[in-house]
Amino acid sequence: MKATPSPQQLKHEKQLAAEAALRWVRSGMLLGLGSGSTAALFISQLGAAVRAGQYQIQAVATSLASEALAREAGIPLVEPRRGMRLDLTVDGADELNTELQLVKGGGGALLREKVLATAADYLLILADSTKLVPQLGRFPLPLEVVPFALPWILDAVAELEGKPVVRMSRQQPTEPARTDQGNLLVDCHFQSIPDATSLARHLQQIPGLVEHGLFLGLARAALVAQGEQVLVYTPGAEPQSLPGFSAFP
Ligand SMILES: O=C(CO)[C@H](O)[C@H](O)COP(=O)(O)O
Repeated sequence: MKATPSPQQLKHEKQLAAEAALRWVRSGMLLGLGSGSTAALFISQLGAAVRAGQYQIQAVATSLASEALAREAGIPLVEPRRGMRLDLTVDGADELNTELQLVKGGGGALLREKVLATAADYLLILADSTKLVPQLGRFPLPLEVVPFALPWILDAVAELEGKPVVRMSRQQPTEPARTDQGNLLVDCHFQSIPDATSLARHLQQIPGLVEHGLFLGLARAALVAQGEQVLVYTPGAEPQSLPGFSAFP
């Protein structure tokens, strides 16, 4: 059995993936900035490169937390506007498979993450070695839900056989967690998701469910760090080592 990487090894892998992602960035790009610890490492490296004059870029962030990080890092931010297309969104994931189907939302930012994943011509995912799984579902699937609809959504998820748990706030453990939009989060324990497309279709039909954390057909590439190596996964292809990869945006 493969040994579980230590927290230091995981941080190192995230750092390697974040560093590698800079190869996808070009001056003049409008970028989407993801959320979570891996995306935060990317934001700080991108900020350093921007401050060093290496790139002139603009960005939109997927969460208030990432917006604050980007501002601190010196990355120019713009507001969403009509007709806006992003050249590249760089984000983390809670789980991914080799088809680049993703589970996201462990940090609660899934709604804006999906908006910026969909608005981008190229979604690049950064992952440490623990995130790549043979089948999705070990990580509980997050949902963002309108508070009024919560009881019916819990019933509907239970019918789909995903044990629903309302996420609680880390700061105030007796209060439910709130998203940047003021909505609630429900984590659904499916254990395994053999057919993500069918599950997504069912979830989309539940009224009051604002967004689910299945990201299907959106990622163009994933950088998965394993030890000292970074492998580039693209849907339906064998992984390639980074030095040989040429299909940048
Ligand atoms: O979806 C997300 C936040 O909503 C993150 O991308 C996901 O939780 C991964 O986080 P980390 O990079 O900290 O492991």
